[in-house]
Amino acid sequence: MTRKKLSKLEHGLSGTIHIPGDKSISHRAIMFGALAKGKTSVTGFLPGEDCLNTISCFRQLGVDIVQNGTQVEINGLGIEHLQEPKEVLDVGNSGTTIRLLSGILAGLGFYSCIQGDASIAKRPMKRIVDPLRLMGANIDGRQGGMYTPLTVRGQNLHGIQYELPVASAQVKSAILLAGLLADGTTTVIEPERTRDHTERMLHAFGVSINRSGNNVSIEGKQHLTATSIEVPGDISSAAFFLVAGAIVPQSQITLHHVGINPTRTGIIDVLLNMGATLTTLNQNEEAMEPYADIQVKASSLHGVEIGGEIIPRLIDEIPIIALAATQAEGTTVIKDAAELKVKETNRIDIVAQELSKMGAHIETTEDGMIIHGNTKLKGAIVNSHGDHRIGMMLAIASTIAEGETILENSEAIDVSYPGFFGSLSELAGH
Ligand SMILES: O=C(O)C1=C[C@@H](OP(=O)(O)O)[C@@H](O)[C@H](O)C1
Ligand SMILES: C=C(OP(=O)(O)O)C(=O)O
Repeated sequence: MTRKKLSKLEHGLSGTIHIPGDKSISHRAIMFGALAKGKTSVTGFLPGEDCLNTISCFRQLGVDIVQNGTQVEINGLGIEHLQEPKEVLDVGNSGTTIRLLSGILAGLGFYSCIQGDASIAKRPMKRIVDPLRLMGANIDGRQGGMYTPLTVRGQNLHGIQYELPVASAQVKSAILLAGLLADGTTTVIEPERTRDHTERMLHAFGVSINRSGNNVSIEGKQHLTATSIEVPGDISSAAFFLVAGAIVPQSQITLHHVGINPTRTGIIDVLLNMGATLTTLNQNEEAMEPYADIQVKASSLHGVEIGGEIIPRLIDEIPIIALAATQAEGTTVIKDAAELKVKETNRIDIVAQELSKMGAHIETTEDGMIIHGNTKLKGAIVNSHGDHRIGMMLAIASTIAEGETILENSEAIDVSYPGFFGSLSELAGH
C-alpha cells in the first residue's frame, strides 16, 4: 500500500497541461485493432493499468501488439484468427475490458476463462451474461453467471433486439460486438444515451452501424479494416483539474486536447450550472472524437440538482462533483445514480465516508447523495479503497484542506491517470 502525504496549496493552480488519453477510447482502439485485418496505429493511447490489461488479454489471444508509451501498433489478422488463450485472461481492475471482451469471445470458436481483481469479483456480470445467452452464447460465472470468473465457450450467435435494463455503454458495447459476429441484425435500445465511442470507432473501422433515436443496430458478419486512431485526452481525467481550477482560490488553468464527445460532457454542463468560469477553445468537431482545450478559473459555485438523462454523461465524474459541491453555496442533490454502487467501489458510500473524515456534510440516499455546501475541509487520513477516482478526488480535496492529508492506497490512481501527481505538481508550480 502506498501512502501519499499531501498538503494545502499556498497559491492557486496555474499553467497548461496535457491530459492523458481517454480510457474508454484507448480500450476500444486496442480491441477493434485486434479484430481488424491490417496494421492499426494508435496515438495518444492511455498507458494506464486498465488499458495495459486490455493489451495483455489480446496478446494472449494471439494478437501482435507493440506498445511504446502512448503509441501502439496492432498487427491484426482479422477476427477469425484470434486464438484460444492458454491461461486465464486477467482484466485486473477493468470493468470495460471484461464486459466488452466477453461480447467478443462469445462468438469465437474456442474456450476461455476471464477474471480480474477483488473489485471485479464483486461487480455485476449478469447484465452481459443475460443478453449474450439470449444470442445463444455459452457463458457462465459464479452464482449462475452473476460474478467472475466467467467462462465462455464461443459458438454461433444470432442477432437479438434488446432493451437495456440499465443505461450502460459497456453492456451496449458487449452486445454490439457479439452482434458483429452473429447471424442477422442486433439492435440495442438504450433507456438514456450512453457514451457512443463503440459506434463511432466501429464506423471508423469500416463497419456499418446505425442509430435511430435510442436504438443502435448492427448487421452481423462484417469485417473491420485497420485504420489510424487518435485518442483525445480523457474528460473524466480532466474533470479532477476542472474542479480543482474552480475551487482552489486564484487558479487559472488550461487543459489541452480534451475529448468533448457530447455523451461525455455532463461535467462541463454541471460546472457551468454551478457558476464556474469555464471556456472551451480551439474546438475540433471534425475528428472521429471531437476535442478542445478547456480553460477554467477559480470562481464561487452554488449548489445544483443533478439527475435524469445527464447521469450517464457524467457517471464517473460524480465523486469529484461531490467535492465541488462541498465548496458551493447551498445544497447539491444528486439522484438517479444508483449505478455508482457497482463501480470499482460503492461510490455513494465511499465518497460520503472519506469526505466526511475531512469535515464534509454528505447524506447518502438510495440513488445518490445530498451534499451540504460551504464547508471548510481539514486534512485527515483518507483511503482510496483501491478506487482510482476516489483517490484523485481525495488528492484534490487535500489541496484546499487545512493541515496535512494522508492518502492511503494512492497507487490505485495508476489505473486511469499514471502521471496524476506530476500534473498536480506542474499546475501547483512545484
Ligand atoms: O464503456 C465504457 O468505456 C465505460 C462505461 C461506463 O460504465 P457502464 O457502462 O457500466 O455505465 C463508465 O462508468 C466506465 O468508466 C467506462
Ligand atoms: C467505472 C470505471 O471503469 P470500469 O468500469 O472500466 O472499471 C471508471 O473508470 O470509473
